[in-house]
Amino acid sequence: MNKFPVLEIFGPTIQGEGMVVGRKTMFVRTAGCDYSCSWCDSAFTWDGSAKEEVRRMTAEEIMNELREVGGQKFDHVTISGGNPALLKPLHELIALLHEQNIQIALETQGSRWQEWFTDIDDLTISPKPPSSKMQTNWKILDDIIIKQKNNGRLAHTSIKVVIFNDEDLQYAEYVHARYPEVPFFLQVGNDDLEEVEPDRLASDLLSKYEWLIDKVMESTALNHVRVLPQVHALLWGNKRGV
Ligand SMILES: C[S@@+](CC[C@H](N)C(=O)[O-])C[C@H]1O[C@@H](n2cnc3c(N)ncnc32)[C@H](O)[C@@H]1O
Ligand SMILES: Nc1nc2[nH]cc(C(=O)O)c2c(=O)[nH]1
Ligand code: SF4
Ligand SMILES: [Mg+2]
Repeated sequence: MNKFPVLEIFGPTIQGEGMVVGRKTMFVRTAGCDYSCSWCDSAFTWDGSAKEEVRRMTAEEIMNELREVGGQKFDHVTISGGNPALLKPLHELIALLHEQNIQIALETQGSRWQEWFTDIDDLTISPKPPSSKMQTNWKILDDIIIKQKNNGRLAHTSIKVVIFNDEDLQYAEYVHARYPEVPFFLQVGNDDLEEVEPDRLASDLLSKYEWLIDKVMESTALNHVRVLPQVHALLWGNKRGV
């Protein structure tokens, strides 16, 4: 059995972002990322600060812990990271979850393809805008979108771009124009990752949400889109495991 590097298993909670926002779900957060976004809100998955907490677990061990933590109070699991798309044998976990009639969401940045992408019920691809300081590999992203489309999976796929500034918005317009058939989400960027007071963060993030809404309403290139905050950040701030 393959082992996966796991940092967090928590829930049930609500999916705070994107295509299934509000959905009751458990979370499995894997360690390791091929990016290092300047504003990553989960940098502990790759910057070494939580390396003592990483556990190497088989799919069966992950499933058992999901049941220990969530009991029968869930039918949906979100796999995030880090970049879970680095894990080639993740189909083992996907198969176990589906056997138990559990739906699966997965969050990734679109830097790697895996065959098991077509088995994910809610696949969110989040290419990174200029403010992240990362470079998009368009060839790989094109390939992922084409494969999802050719396998009839576009209804199970979305693109979500996090926005911090006007340059990021231009990037989002470009991405949406390049993949017009893919459900498209714009998400408020949280640049206050040190704030420990949820109320202060919430008021700041709501101002940013209003700014983003105003910008998108003015854009002629962003019509068939959805604009969302990170609901979990509004409610619980920068806390881990929620
Ligand atoms: C931590 S990432 C893990 C999955 C994958 N590495 C990715 O980036 O898509 C989960 C989601 O959080 C978003 N995210 C990360 N840092 C953020 C921030 N400071 N503000 C808003 N969204 C953020 C990412 O864009 C991604 O959609
Ligand atoms: N509630 C909640 N919703 C989320 N949506 C995406 C998350 C992530 O970190 O990938 C996340 C998270 O960490 N918590
Ligand atoms: S790709 Fe995702 S996990 Fe990796 S650094 Fe960027 S936001 Fe963080
Ligand atoms: Mg998060």
